[in-house]
Amino acid sequence: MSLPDPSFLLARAPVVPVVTVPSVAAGVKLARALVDGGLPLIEVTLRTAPALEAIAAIAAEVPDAIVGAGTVTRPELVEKSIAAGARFLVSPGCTEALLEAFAEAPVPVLPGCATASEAMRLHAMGFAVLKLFPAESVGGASLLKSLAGPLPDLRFCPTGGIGPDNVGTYLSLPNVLAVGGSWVCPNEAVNAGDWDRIVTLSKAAAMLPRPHFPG
Ligand SMILES: O=C(O)C(=O)C[C@H](O)[C@H](O)COP(=O)(O)O
Repeated sequence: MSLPDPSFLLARAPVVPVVTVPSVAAGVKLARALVDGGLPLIEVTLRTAPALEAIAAIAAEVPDAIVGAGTVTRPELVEKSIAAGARFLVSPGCTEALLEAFAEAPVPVLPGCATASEAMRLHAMGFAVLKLFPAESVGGASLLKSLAGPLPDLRFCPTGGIGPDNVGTYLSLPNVLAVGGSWVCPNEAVNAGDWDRIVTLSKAAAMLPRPHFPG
């Protein structure tokens, strides 16, 4: 049986904002700003206490958002995230137990990898769209170019160290569907409630071209 395909989700926007929510209320306002700016996919990292509740609130109150869970590092978080309303799951890396849970998940998953071996193993399990993390630290666009030859069927959502200065290079690569990043929702803007700034940053990100995007 094939696994749910994340490509359809990633088709919706070139950038997946990686957000860390200080509160449920801020998470909802942040989601509204990102959607208003044209970025409907939102990865809420499970790094803060209100994250799961924020996912539920965004799912209920921001109908145009497609909210997912990030920092899914343990198998029990798969079920909890989906129960909260997450429509996709993202991990920075993988363990055996996490992969077993991902393989059963009814929503698209972007499992994290950092090397050719990890990518090959994930592909053998049926995952064809992977998060490359931490993208800039493990070789960035140069690594992705090198992987395209021997691993032509894999597609990536690189994340980690991507910002306005290098995002264009990533999005120009044929094996990159979209990128993840926190630069569109800086902590200082979230903490200051500067939603206008987040709308502005999102608009710029939403307009980035993806020259090789399929269809
Ligand atoms: O929390 C996770 O699951 C992660 O994998 C980490 C995030 O993807 C990065 O923190 C985003 O990277 P920056 O855009 O450089 O801030």
